[in-house]
Parts: sequence; structure tokens; C-alpha cells
Amino acid sequence: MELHVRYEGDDDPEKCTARKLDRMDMVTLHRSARATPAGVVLNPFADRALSPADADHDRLIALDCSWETAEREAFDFAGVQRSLPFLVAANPVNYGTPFQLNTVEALAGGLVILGERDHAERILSKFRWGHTFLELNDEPLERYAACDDSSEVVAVQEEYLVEESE
Ligand SMILES: C[S@@+](CC[C@H](N)C(=O)[O-])C[C@H]1O[C@@H](n2cnc3c(N)ncnc32)[C@H](O)[C@@H]1O
Repeated sequence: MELHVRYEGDDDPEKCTARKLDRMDMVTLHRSARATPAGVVLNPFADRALSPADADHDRLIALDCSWETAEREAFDFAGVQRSLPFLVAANPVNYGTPFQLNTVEALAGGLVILGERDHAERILSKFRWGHTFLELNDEPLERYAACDDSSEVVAVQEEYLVEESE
């Protein structure tokens, strides 16, 4: 799976996970929506959850921007829009927060769901806390990756949301 990032450049460059992956040739950065190729767009506002049924696409795309500017319209670029199901951030900025992943976590979570765990491990290995993301989310990721489609993923997610609210 090719990894692409639409890079907005409005977040702290020192902490930007997409820039680090780009320096290591693990993603391709695009400075405009027009230049970003179509694929599966990881969009927290999307109605449909990512599932193994999306594995026939060749590209996984994230939008790297500050959470302050990550509004619905910011994700308006070519491709199929997918949200990630319940997963918890492991990075030091948002540790323990569900759904609000940074770019490398979102790409890695997506890769595992699409059946590319080795690829996910490779990109996370570039970050000190990277392995923690897979440890924290081990069970849900394994279960999502075993689903057939988006509605099954949403049904599994429901169990974690109920646990979270108790
Ligand atoms: C808002 S940016 C923040 C990036 C952060 N500045 C960094 O350095 O990694 C994170 C991106 O990851 C993807 N993402 C994060 N959580 C997601 C979710 N729950 N569903 C879908 N995509 C998500 C989106 O593409 C989102 O724009």
C-alpha cells in the first residue's frame, strides 16, 4: 500500500510525524489537495468506517494538519472517505485519547485493518512510543482486521464504546 499525506504545514514541524516519515521515504507529502492522488482518505468525519473490504485500493492518504484546523471541509479531496474505528492514541501529545490519532498512528491503524501489519510496524518503529500504539490497540485492531466490511467493524467498535462509557 502506498502512503500519501496531504501536508497542510500548520502544526509544530518539530513534532510532525508526517515530516519524519517523509524524511525516511516512508510517505509522499503533497502540498495541495489538487496534487494529492486519489485513494482511501482517512477522515475522522467520514460516515463509513475503514474495513478490510477497502484493501483493494492502492493508496492510503492522511491529512496532516493541526487538530484545530481539521474541519470537515479540510478533507474534501479525491478518493473514498473512511473514518477509523475506536482506537486510542499512544503518542505523548494525546496519550489515551480515543479517535484523535496523529498521522503515523492513523496510517498504521489503517494498514493493520487492511491486512498490512508488517508495514504498520515499520512506520511506527521510527517513533520511540510507536510500539505502544500497537500494544494499546492490539485486541481491537485484530478484531477489526478480521471483519468483512464496514458494518461489522462498527459493530465491534460498539463494544469498545460501551466499555468506555461504563
Ligand atoms: C489532524 S492530523 C494531526 C497530525 C499531527 N500533527 C502529527 O504530527 O502527526 C491527523 C490525521 O490522521 C488521520 N486521523 C486521525 N484520527 C483519525 C480517525 N479517527 N479517523 C480517520 N482518520 C484519522 C486524519 O487524516 C487526520 O487528519
